[in-house]
Amino acid sequence: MNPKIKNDTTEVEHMSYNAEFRRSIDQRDDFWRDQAQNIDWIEPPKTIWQAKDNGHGEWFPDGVLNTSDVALDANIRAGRGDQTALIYDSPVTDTRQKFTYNELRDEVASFAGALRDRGIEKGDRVIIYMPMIPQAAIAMLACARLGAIHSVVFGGFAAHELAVRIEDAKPKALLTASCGIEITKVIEYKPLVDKAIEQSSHKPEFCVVYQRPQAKADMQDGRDFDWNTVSAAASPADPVPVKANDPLYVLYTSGTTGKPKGVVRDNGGHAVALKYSMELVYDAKPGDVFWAASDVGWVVGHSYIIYAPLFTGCTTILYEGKPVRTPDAGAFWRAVEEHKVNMLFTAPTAFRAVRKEDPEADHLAKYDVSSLKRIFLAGERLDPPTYEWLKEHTGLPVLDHWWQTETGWAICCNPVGIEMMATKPGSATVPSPGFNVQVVDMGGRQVPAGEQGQIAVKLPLPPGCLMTVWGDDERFLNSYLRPIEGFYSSGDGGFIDDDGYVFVMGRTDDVINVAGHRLSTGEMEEVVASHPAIAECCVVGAHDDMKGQIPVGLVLIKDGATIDQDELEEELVEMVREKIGAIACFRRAIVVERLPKTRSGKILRRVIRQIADGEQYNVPSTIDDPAILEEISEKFGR
Ligand SMILES: CCC(=O)SCCNC(=O)CCNC(=O)[C@H](O)C(C)(C)COP(=O)(O)OP(=O)(O)OC[C@H]1O[C@@H](n2cnc3c(N)ncnc32)[C@H](O)[C@@H]1OP(=O)(O)O
Repeated sequence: MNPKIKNDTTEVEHMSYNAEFRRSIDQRDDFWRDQAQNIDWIEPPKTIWQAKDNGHGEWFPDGVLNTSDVALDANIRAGRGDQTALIYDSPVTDTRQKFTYNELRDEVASFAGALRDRGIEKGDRVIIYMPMIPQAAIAMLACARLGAIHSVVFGGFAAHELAVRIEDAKPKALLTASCGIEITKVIEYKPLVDKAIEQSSHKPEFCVVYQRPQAKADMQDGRDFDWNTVSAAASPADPVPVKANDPLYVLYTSGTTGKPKGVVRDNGGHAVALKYSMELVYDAKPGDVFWAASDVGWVVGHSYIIYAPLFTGCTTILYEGKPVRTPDAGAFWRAVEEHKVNMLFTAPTAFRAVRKEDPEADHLAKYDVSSLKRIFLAGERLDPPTYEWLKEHTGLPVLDHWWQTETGWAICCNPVGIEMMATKPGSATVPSPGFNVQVVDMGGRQVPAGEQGQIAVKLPLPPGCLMTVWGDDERFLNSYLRPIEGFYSSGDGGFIDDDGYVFVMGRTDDVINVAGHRLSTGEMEEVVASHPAIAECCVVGAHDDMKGQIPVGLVLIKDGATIDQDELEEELVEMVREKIGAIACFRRAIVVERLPKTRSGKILRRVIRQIADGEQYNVPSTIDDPAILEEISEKFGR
């Protein structure tokens, strides 16, 4: 690896990035011991890394800390008690609310007391199914304060998805709100919670419901408690000491099958890595206003709305709105001006929506966004037109970075905290220190620069990455460590160029990315296949200018089934919406006579995807009957 900066006239070696990166790999323990000194431990770790016999291992295994203490109390001890910790900005309810570090700590301690009074203790799981309101942050931090393991479920998921997660995580409690607000639509959460609990064989002992004025939730006597009542009656809870490798949270992410994978994150490695990432990736300092415009239901929300900005003593923003239509395409710029945001982080799809509605960036000109230093993008591929548009209109550095729910922080970034490197459109720049990224073939052999392969990280992974899959170590090994021996297999493909820049080209499995949401086509196929008229089906991700990808279903109707094709499509769309949620954006099901398969019966999804996108394709030599490809092309109107 030898990254170099290139600009119009010079070519400069990046010695300090190189030095930092090399030290993180060659003197791993010393490197992370130094980083560990930047957080408040109850008992600092003596051991930095302890290998397990599966190639994975544990960070700081004998360290003791409390994550809510690092996020809140440590800032108060450092004299930041009166600084704003969290700003709630809700254009959909026309509300702004600010919490200082003192106020947020008090709210968290009281709510933790209420949970403790109902029996929640270290190691218990608590599901949080909430919209973007301060209580979501308070709930997460309250769990962390007690050493309980939170599992946040994105509010856009349907009851069935919530039920699957309840079944797997077996929570003692479920925390929710009466409703969420999608622009002008009020989405009642409580009926979804009731339905999910009914569907799951595991029943949480109790629920706590935050009642919002837009909808009043019906409460079940003895099981459901009102948030404000229990919080007001509780005495504040102190942070409970936990071991660094005790789990902080489980966050479910889509895999190739219908069952999501519960990514388990530790307490110690997470705090150390996220604190480091705020310097390295975002160059954020205490007092900076940091805005990750995402949702607490995703890893971006966990890492960069809640934990990392608070670990660093920043002011974080919790935004209950959209980039457009709340009320217009100036929504982000309005919030930047109002809160003097210094760093803005969102998914490219958000700016594609802004650009579509405001191509000349007229809204931007109405606001003073001079506080903004940099814009960060992640969650899906940053398409060059969006990158160019943002750069041209804002004049700011626009920095792509690549990471995953599994890693919790950037695998590749432009390390602005060390030195700003030249950007290359389409590249997430270089590996973050700690991530020994290589592009390899399935045998783990490195491929030459510029050649595409599997993007893998040589073990061990740095702190902050997943410990395992909740309750399923075998699945963890099969999904991540066994596919390429000695490496973490990312599931993404791409290449590294001669300058050491990493280009991520997309998934190598059946996971798709719809508006920055990682979704499983396998899961959608399970739903579609459960329709009584369907004999066989296949769902692929087709290119979409706005959302990056959208799912498209190809379906075969059972012999003898009589159903109108439009009616069938409507029913399938409704089924996916009902089972997975509106965010799946499944809107198209095409009836076909047969599916293209290999002679051994494997559906040729890659070719279907290429046909859907209007790309050139090669007829695979293993295809059973090449004529099927013509039929499929006709269906797509190609
Ligand atoms: C680096 C590691 C990672 O990748 S972490 C993941 C990072 N990803 C993100 O942060 C997600 C970025 N995307 C977004 O924020 C949104 O998609 C943006 C760009 C704001 C667009 O939002 P929207 O216009 O609602 O489109 P959408 O495709 O998200 O939604 C489709 C339908 O789902 C609904 N929906 C969405 N969120 C919720 C929610 N919390 N509760 C209930 N419903 C929700 C939307 O209303 C929409 O419904 P409908 O189809 O219009 O009826």
